[in-house]
Amino acid sequence: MDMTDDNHMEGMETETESKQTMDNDFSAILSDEMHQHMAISEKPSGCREVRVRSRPRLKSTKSFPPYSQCIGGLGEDGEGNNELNSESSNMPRENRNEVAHGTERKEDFELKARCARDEVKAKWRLRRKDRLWGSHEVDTDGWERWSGKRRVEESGRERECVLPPNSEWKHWRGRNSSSEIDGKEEEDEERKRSPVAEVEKEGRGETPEGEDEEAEELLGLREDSTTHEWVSPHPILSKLLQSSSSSSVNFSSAESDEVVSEGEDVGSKRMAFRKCRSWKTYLTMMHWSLRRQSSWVQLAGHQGTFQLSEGGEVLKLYSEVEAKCLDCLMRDSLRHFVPQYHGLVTKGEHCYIRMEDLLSGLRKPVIMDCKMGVRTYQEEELIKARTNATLRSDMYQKMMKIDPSAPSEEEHEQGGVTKCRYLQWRDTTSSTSTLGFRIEGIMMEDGSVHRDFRKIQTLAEVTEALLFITRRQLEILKAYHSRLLALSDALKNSLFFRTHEVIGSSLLFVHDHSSKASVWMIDFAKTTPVPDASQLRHNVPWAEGSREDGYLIGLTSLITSLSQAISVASWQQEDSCGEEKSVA
Ligand SMILES: Nc1ncnc2c1ncn2[C@@H]1O[C@H](COP(=O)(O)OP(=O)(O)OP(=O)(O)O)[C@@H](O)[C@H]1O
Ligand SMILES: O=P(O)(O)O[C@@H]1[C@H](O)[C@H](O)[C@@H](OP(=O)(O)O)[C@H](OP(=O)(O)O)[C@H]1O
Repeated sequence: MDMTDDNHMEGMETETESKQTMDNDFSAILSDEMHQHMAISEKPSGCREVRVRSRPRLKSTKSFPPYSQCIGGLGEDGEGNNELNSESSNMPRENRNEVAHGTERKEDFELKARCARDEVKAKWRLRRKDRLWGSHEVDTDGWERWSGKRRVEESGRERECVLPPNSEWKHWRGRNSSSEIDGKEEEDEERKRSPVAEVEKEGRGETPEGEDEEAEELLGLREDSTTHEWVSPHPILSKLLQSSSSSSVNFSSAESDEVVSEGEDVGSKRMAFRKCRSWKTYLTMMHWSLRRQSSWVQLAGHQGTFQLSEGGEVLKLYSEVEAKCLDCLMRDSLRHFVPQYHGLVTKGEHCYIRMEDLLSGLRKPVIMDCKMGVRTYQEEELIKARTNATLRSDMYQKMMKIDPSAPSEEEHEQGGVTKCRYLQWRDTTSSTSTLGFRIEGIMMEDGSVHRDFRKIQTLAEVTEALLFITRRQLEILKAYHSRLLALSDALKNSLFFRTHEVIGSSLLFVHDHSSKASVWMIDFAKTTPVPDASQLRHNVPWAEGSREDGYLIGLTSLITSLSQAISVASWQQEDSCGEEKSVA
């Protein structure tokens, strides 16, 4: 489908789209705009080495805000410390002062009572956080993984793949047995908390122990809160209060992005709260739903091929090639780097591959899709183009929109190009053929999607993109770097990798404001086994017939670029520390 837009031919393109989510009845709201392109800047490409301790200089591009504008984003808004909503940041300044000074004037017994209350509150908060967003644990080797749904058993071999023990970088791993017990308890609790269970309870007039307190806390109605602050209710809860008579509630993540008016006072919220006839039912439904809330979004790829399953997994339209790969990968050393494969499922007329949602557990995630390899066409496609060329007018149109001078005279006359010709042209006009990967798309935490990175051709520009998406947060950059090094190790040990030509596969970078960061291998629809007993090296340029894909060339470029970004971010941090000291 050709969706290119002339407006995108100039400067930075930012599509501010709502995050596309899917609700429980599987109705997908997918992006209407895919693969939009810009004019190509004919810049020389190449990698730039970073000298240790020297400050890397990056070529400035129009694609991303200058460094100064990138400072502060996530790192300074305090979101990292928040739970359901920006509780502390929403707290009025006077109230914060009150907390600081008021407690000093309390009598001893009041302080003791407060301490006890605080302890109870803290426990509630912890439990609530666990229930809503899932907890993660730190592995003995310092690695973490989403606690989501994955259960991974670690073998000694796999542990070899991880980085040095003192690595502070994070990666999510499956729960171990102890946390699986937690998970079971959680499931029981969840079952109890399902709307059905709750309605039944209500009918019997039961009140779950502690729920009143938790409910009020969630709704921001408790005045004896630890910090004496006005806690804004979660946006969805706020919405619920406003429509308490409504019998159905739409729990889309778009709603969760709504901002609660700070002007609302406690009194009016209390009133609204009282109006809510069966608030407990709604609240429990909310809890239940929030646990299933997903930030899932399709950043790149074909439209209409994805759905979310009831269980929160991602369903991708069946492809025999991809299903075989995923199945094989579940038994390979790469299995920690690919979404968990849950087999096939049929929905209506279509069959789907069911796999782990890699965004599960992330809140307002930042996502980057990098298509790996020095080429995105298979050798078969090349042969097919020569022998049985089908002309694609849609691809000719895409080409024309980006660069009217790109098609040859003959192609102009035909009004079409072969797919292979188009893909080759895409590869050479992006960083694919030079750096061994290209950025297909980025989604920022506010839901804005940037899909045009065609003009990114140099490593310095990639570094700038990395600094942009991570808001220069060292922790995230290091986590990505660490994860890629581990992936590099795993690839070396992978039989699957040695024996497969990996074409058009992506690395999906994901992180959120809590500094959870990971990178995953996705899309194996064009990954095929090499014939006979031959093996690929993946780190050499492609020559026809060799079937080499240059995957490792791309990985090395990305690792180098991340090192560069880390140097820049460190430098900047040192600079700002120095400035602070000199001001003081
Ligand atoms: N397991 C997953 N969890 C979360 N998001 C995913 C997952 N798989 C895919 N996605 C999302 O869907 C997008 C497209 O995925 P994918 O590359 O597999 O699709 P595709 O249609 O095969 O793409 P292409 O056109 O490049 O072949 C990704 O960029 C990512 O945003
Ligand atoms: O990103 P663009 O410029 O829009 O181009 C698409 C992209 O290269 C996809 O990878 C490719 O699908 P495959 O990976 O499956 O080959 C698709 O071919 P298609 O139109 O034949 O699906 C192209 O149209």
